[in-house]
Amino acid sequence: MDKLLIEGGHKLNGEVRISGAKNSAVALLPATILAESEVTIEGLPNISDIDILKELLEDIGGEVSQDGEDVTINPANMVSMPLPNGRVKKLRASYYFMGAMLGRFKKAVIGLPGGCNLGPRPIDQHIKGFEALGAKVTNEQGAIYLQADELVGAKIYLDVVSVGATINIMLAAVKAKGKTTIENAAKEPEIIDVATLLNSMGANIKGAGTDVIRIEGVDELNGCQHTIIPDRIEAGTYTILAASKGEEVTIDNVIPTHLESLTAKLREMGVEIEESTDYLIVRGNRPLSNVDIKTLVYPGIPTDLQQPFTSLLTQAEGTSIVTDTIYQARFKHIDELRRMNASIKVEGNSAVVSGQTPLEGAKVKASDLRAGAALVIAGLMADGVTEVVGLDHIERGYDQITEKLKNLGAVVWREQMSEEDKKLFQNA
Ligand SMILES: CC(=O)N[C@H]1[C@@H](OP(=O)(O)OP(=O)(O)OC[C@H]2O[C@@H](n3ccc(=O)[nH]c3=O)[C@H](O)[C@@H]2O)O[C@H](CO)[C@@H](O)[C@@H]1O
Ligand SMILES: C=C(OP(=O)(O)O)C(=O)O
Repeated sequence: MDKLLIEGGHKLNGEVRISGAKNSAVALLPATILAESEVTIEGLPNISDIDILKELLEDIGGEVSQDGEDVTINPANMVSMPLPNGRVKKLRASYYFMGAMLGRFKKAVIGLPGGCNLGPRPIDQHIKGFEALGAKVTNEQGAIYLQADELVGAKIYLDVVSVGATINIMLAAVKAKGKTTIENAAKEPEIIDVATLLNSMGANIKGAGTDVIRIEGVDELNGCQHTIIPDRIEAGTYTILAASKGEEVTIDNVIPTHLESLTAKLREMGVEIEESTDYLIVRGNRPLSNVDIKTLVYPGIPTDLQQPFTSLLTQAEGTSIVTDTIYQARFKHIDELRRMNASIKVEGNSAVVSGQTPLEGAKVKASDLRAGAALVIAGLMADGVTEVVGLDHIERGYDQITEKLKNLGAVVWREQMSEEDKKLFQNA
């Protein structure tokens, strides 16, 4: 297993190309289960979550072929194979096999999902939706058993605005009999992307991207070609990174409106950002004012950018307060930032960040994907060398991060973990 080493203090310049969106990709791949013939998805990111999902599709009989960033799935011979353990535990999005397999086969057995440990991550709203459509759902020894004689459209009000539940219910409902309405639906761009793929396959979904989604069930879905949207969280991470050490960094292949909550906050801090149709130019590396941020459902500041943003705030003037309203305990990066000399106090679901604290290189652990991104940003701003272990978390969601950083002028490299590193990794 490798660790990532970062020599801090170097200015960043140049261009970084953003990959396809992880949180779309991880739903688009399971969605192909619902088609009768080949689906090609163009522009997939090269990340470990995608590798695992391709293997899961093969486990149930799918034929998967790859040509660079494009993946073609032939779902014709898929069967409803139980997936109680193993790979499904390695990522969050394996829960989409529940909706997609229920939609196609009317039955599924799927282990409870893994993914980043951000505190409790229940799936009660997914189950509420499946049950409303007529499925019987039981939890037996950590696996969810779903079974329906037939799926019939229903009106489903989500008690919590959930990305996963919204997409999962769409997947289960597209072939159900009659009309389904999802009220209080999540509005994230990834939901529109999944609805676009399903509609290209022949589904009838209206309202994706608003809080009421209407689905008219169809009998059959067919193959198609679909190009994925760019990853707004990867783009946001590089935008924050450019704000910290970038003289002039172009973030290419973005949809600027997807990043508005972030760019508005960065401008408030004094970062210069120029926007075009599909790229941003960020001029950072200058005095930053303190700001308070609060994560919210889309179009608010995404929780997935809270951790990277916190690193940046250690260098702003004065004190900033970061509140996470989505995952109230998403603060595992804070102890690691403290090892690097940051001064941050956690109070309930807020972190109080003291600014202008010089960071020092240290050996730190990425406990989850975005904690990893936060530590990389801190490492770029720190004096000396920072060693980040737990690279496997980072590789769940950042395509070729070492190469992309090097292209911007960062001094980063990978080394094999020593026995001491492995102990730190296990004990932390
Ligand atoms: C693979 C994927 O797309 N992951 C994203 C997705 O995760 P995920 O889909 O798991 O997150 P949700 O939008 O479902 O969760 C939002 C909130 O609702 C709660 N909740 C959710 C479902 C449920 O049945 N019951 C319930 O109480 C969660 O605990 C959380 O507090 O959206 C999160 C919020 O934008 C992001 O951080 C993740 O990167
Ligand atoms: C929390 C995240 O991912 P997942 O839901 O896949 O664990 C994330 O992408 O920040």
